[in-house]
Amino acid sequence: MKFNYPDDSLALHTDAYELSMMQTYWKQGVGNRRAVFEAFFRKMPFQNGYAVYAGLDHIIRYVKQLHFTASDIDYLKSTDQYDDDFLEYLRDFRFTGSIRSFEEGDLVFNHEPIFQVDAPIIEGQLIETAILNILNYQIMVATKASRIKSIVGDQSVMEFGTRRAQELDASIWGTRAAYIGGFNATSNVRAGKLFGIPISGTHAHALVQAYRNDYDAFKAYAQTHRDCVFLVDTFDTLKSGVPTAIRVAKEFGDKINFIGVRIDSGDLASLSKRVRTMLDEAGFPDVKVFASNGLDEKTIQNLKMQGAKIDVWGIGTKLITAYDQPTLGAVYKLVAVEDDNGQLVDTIKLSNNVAKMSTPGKKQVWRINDRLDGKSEGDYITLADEDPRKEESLNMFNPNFPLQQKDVSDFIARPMLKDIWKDGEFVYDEPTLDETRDHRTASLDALWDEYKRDLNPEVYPVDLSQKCYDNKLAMIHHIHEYVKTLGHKE
Ligand SMILES: Nc1ncnc2c1ncn2[C@@H]1O[C@H](COP(=O)(O)OP(=O)(O)OP(=O)(O)O)[C@@H](O)[C@H]1O
Ligand SMILES: O=P(O)(O)OC[C@H]1O[C@H](OP(=O)(O)OP(=O)(O)O)[C@H](O)[C@@H]1O
Ligand SMILES: O=C(O)c1cccnc1
Repeated sequence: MKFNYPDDSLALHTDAYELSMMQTYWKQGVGNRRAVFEAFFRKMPFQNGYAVYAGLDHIIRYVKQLHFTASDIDYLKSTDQYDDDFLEYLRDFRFTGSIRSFEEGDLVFNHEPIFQVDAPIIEGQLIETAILNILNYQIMVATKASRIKSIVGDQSVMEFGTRRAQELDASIWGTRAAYIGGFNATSNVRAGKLFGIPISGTHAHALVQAYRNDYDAFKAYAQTHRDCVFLVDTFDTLKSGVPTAIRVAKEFGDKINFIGVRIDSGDLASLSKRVRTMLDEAGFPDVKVFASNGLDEKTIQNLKMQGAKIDVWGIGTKLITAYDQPTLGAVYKLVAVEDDNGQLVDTIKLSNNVAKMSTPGKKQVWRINDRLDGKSEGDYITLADEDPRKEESLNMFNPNFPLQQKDVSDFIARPMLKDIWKDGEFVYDEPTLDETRDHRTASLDALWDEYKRDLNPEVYPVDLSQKCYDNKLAMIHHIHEYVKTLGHKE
């Protein structure tokens, strides 16, 4: 089936309401007014103590290419929902604003701004959907990967999820997010090509089925590859697969690197132990046992508890689909906008649910680390014009429970929202993917263990500065007073 139009831009990868609002701003002559939007999420994914930030690279690619093509305009015209003069404006649309973001591999927490757009409102509105689309997925996968990697430790863990992912793009960007989260390699060859992620793999049951028995299949593989990992569970792991792998390895001797055997079904604990013994007894103590089949951090931990002798883990479905939580729930909220007098004024979205109220004003997030041991004490959210580096000590308090507070001195405060675009100019010095992956490891090293445990972690402090908190309370009060003046009864 042919596309109705060429698929030649991502500008329409947005919700129709964004374009509708853009038309309103533009026709009302307020489209160029400055607006600040911030993205944040409300709940920690997988009830984890931290989340791993990923997605910035894709967002950068998206914003860099952002423009409306002739076919975009033709299509919008055909919907009869937009005025011709607005469509003419879109022809020259480019992003001219500023963007600040956490860096990939940083740890992020709920209720803090992780991405900030300070731009003409018409531009900031358009990009909301794609930004959330990217962040909501990649942060989930990077976090899930990091949970898995922390259980696996120094062992290797391979990403096998492409066939189960929600479509092509998800597997590519999910693979990259998994690598940032600490995975060692991927089976996705295109991800290897695009990002330089090491590719790795074994073979499928199809090979054994094609040759109709383990022996002919393993022999054929050994004749055509130097590095061999044989999949041993097609017919019978202990009675056929493993003895045959050993036989072929002995027959080929130095002609192959007998790297391992993979088990993909059955009781992985008891099978792996028996396979390990068979390999050792046959004189292959260095040959590794690979395992796959519906694994994630919970099954891996359980298998380790059972003493499973598994060296390399292959993870697909549960990682790439972020199986136990379908979305991060990140949102993108307007926190300040230019008024009729050209002043930037703070805005708030009230809600009956206190936890859902946004924090008004353009902000910065500071990671507060102890100067002596380097450990993170918490994150401190200030209004953008505050600088805690000038303070001797900080009073950090939980905005939901203001009596929960601590004074911190001898600290290092680092601004976490880094400049990516400044007034339309791309200013970010992008790290390599391996630097990003190392950055996650270093960020985790600075986190106390109580925030890292996979079950019931301590809640990491994400606090507001007094000024930020007072500003929020004043705005809530102001809106309540305004609503009262309207005089409507409930
Ligand atoms: N010892 C174990 N302890 C806990 N979970 C395990 C253990 N061994 C395997 N599992 C997990 O149990 C789940 C189901 O395994 P099961 O044996 O039912 O499937 P299977 O062998 O793949 O079945 P099939 O033959 O249909 O492929 C998988 O997620 C697997 O990782
Ligand atoms: O279980 P996951 O974590 O999703 O890991 C990926 C799965 O994909 C493959 O199975 P599949 O049945 O698709 O193909 P196969 O013939 O190679 O077994 C592989 O053998 C794993 O079982
Ligand atoms: O290489 C493998 O073993 C592999 C690749 C994709 C999915 N499952 C297994």
